[in-house]
Amino acid sequence: MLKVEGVNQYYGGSHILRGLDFEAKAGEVTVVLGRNGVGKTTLLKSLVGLVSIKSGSIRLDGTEVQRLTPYERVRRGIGYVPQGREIFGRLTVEDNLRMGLASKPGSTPIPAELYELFPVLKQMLGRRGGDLSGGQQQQLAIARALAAGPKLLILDEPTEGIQPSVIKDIGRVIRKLADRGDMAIILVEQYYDFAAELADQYLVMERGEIVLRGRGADMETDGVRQRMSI
Ligand SMILES: Nc1ncnc2c1ncn2[C@@H]1O[C@H](COP(=O)(O)OP(=O)(O)OP(=O)(O)O)[C@@H](O)[C@H]1O
Repeated sequence: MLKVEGVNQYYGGSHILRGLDFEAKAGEVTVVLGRNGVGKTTLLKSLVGLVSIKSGSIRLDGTEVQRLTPYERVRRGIGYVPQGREIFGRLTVEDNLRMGLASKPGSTPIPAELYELFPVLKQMLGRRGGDLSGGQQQQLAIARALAAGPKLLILDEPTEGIQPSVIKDIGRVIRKLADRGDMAIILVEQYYDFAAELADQYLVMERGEIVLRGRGADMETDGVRQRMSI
């Protein structure tokens, strides 16, 4: 599904991403872990096209996308849930969901499946995004990213500032989407237990490099928890 090879990225003279290589497969959750400032968000922004990379390739189903605009990448099947959610506070829930359809023809309806995944949104269609709780906004941000039917879903710290019951709901949705088998999911997460429960594959980053990787089931024995707590 997604293949990243030799990716280097700079902010000015600072070398942030250093030769990253990994694959994210359909039907799997790939969890990216690492402390603050190691480059996790920069990696996700590079995949989406919000920052440009200096070298390397990003392939989606075999096609290079690293030179495409974010809009083009969304059209080719990348869905992005940014850190901090970035929902439109003055727009209604329904209009926020419609924004997720911006890459589709004008008459494309909001998929009913989104309300099955997040029933709370159906009750709140007419509310303004800014009036929702943090957890509801996070669910809205995920639903908005799903509206266009992505084959790669990218989530940046979806549990940040969210209450435990909603974290559980979000975890269930992520698992369900992965288990359908046609979508690859990349999840950046600082909350170890949430990450470990969902990970099929994990990558640990330090200073812009992947320093440890493996199967999700091996995270504990590989010592990932200790590495994150130091
Ligand atoms: N727009 C920018 N311009 C210059 N430097 C930046 C910019 N954005 C991030 N950085 C720097 O790049 C490095 C990686 O930041 P990034 O946000 O990708 O880390 P992160 O692992 O996602 O951290 P966090 O968990 O805090 O979001 C940090 O040193 C950060 O200060």
